[in-house]
Amino acid sequence: MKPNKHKLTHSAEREFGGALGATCIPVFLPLTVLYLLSVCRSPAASVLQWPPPLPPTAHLWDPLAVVLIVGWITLQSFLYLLPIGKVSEGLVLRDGSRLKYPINGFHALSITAVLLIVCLWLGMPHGYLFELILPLAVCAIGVSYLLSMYLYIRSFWAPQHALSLGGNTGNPLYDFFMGRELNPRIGDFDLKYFCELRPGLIGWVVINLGMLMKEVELRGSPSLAMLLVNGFQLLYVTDALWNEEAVLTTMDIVHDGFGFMLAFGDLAWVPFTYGLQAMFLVVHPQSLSTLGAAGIILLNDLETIATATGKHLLVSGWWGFVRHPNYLGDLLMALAWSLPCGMSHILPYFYVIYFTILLIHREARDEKHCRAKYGLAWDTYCRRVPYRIIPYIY
Ligand SMILES: NC(=O)C1=CN([C@@H]2O[C@H](COP(=O)(O)OP(=O)(O)OC[C@H]3O[C@@H](n4cnc5c(N)ncnc54)[C@H](OP(=O)(O)O)[C@@H]3O)[C@@H](O)[C@H]2O)C=CC1
Ligand SMILES: CC(C)=CCC[C@@H](C)[C@H]1CC=C2C3=C(CC[C@@]21C)[C@@]1(C)CC[C@H](O)C(C)(C)[C@@H]1CC3
Repeated sequence: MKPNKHKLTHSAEREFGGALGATCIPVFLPLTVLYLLSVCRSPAASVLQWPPPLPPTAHLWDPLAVVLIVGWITLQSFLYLLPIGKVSEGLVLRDGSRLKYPINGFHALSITAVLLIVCLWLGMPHGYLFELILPLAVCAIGVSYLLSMYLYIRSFWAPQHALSLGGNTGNPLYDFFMGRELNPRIGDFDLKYFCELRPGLIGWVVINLGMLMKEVELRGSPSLAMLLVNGFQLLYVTDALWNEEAVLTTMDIVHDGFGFMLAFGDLAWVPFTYGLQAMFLVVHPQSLSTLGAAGIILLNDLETIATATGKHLLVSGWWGFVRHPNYLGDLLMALAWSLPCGMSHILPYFYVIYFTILLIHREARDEKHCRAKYGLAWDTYCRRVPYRIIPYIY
């Protein structure tokens, strides 16, 4: 078959700062992950300290990390392929077909939990993940680079209707970053769907548990703050996997190609930055009053809303309040995950700050899609519901 060279994206439609952004982000973000992990483990834990607490290169590499990362992805791939759970269809594609997806992420999480309990019972030193965190992150970053290169190369043999509309400009760096192919598959194995919810998201809570075990090693029992952070984030991941089908309608699956942005985001960014709070607590224990804990639990328990995918725009209820009430709920939860770490450092608030930026940017991208899709109806909706995420503010 002849390799495709289609350009489907107009240069004016480039996102993430265009070619310059797509060149800088793959260098800058992996370094940010390593920097944040190093700062988090340093006694001062200050993002502004100078000189920054950079680890010696010997601390960045450990062959055990390679074994663990490869073993982890292999285990999750095997669980993905298990013929359990239902099979659902995605949205209709440009060629009129619909892909089938296994809905067994919650099973994968449950089986992983059982395996972990058995390993802990056999005496596995799970707290060692704390020592191994930098080599693990380096290895995950390496895997995301290799995967993105494979995805970019193989996309040239994909039929035109299988290419994403946003990642085909003809500029190799931009297309590598955004992803050329929409739903790359090896047989029935959907690489993007697998990466979106399995190795990174489940990996995140397994790392969190490692931090809890490290705290037990150091102080004899887990602190209330550590239990809250672990509990909240486990709840979030469990909810994502329980409602796995909902991911089939998100812009990541429907619009975005599979390139460096999602491969790195899923495999390295999520597991190694979303759980910074637990890592912070290992080195910087916080005492939390029962009253404080109760307040934080209330904040985390605010009702959240499932994805809206109806053909009619909702103008009442939560969607009549602001245009993205689910973003607002997610942001309030993110705040609740950081509050157990106290107010003395900004680092545990990294996730809330990053997530606010991500959601403001995501809202703008979604707005563009909706305006193009719904036209005048969308303008009417925007007039009826003027605030995007935070009532009376934004
Ligand atoms: N933790 C993390 O890192 C991340 C978490 N998230 C979370 O994922 C969740 C899903 O996010 P996302 O996919 O961006 O957004 P939504 O689930 O809100 O989906 C947006 C889509 O909903 C539809 N829609 C929008 N407004 C209306 C309306 N008034 N009535 C009916 N349908 C409407 C449109 O789809 P259509 O064209 O089908 O009508 C729109 O494209 C959110 O809770 C978000 O916070 C997201 C990114 C990262
Ligand atoms: C910094 C960088 C390169 C960003 C890439 C962004 C990704 C980290 C995020 C894009 C969309 C995501 C979603 C989730 C995790 C983060 C990424 C991959 C998500 C799986 C989290 C759990 C939610 O319940 C969700 C399933 C709705 C969500 C989907 C989008």
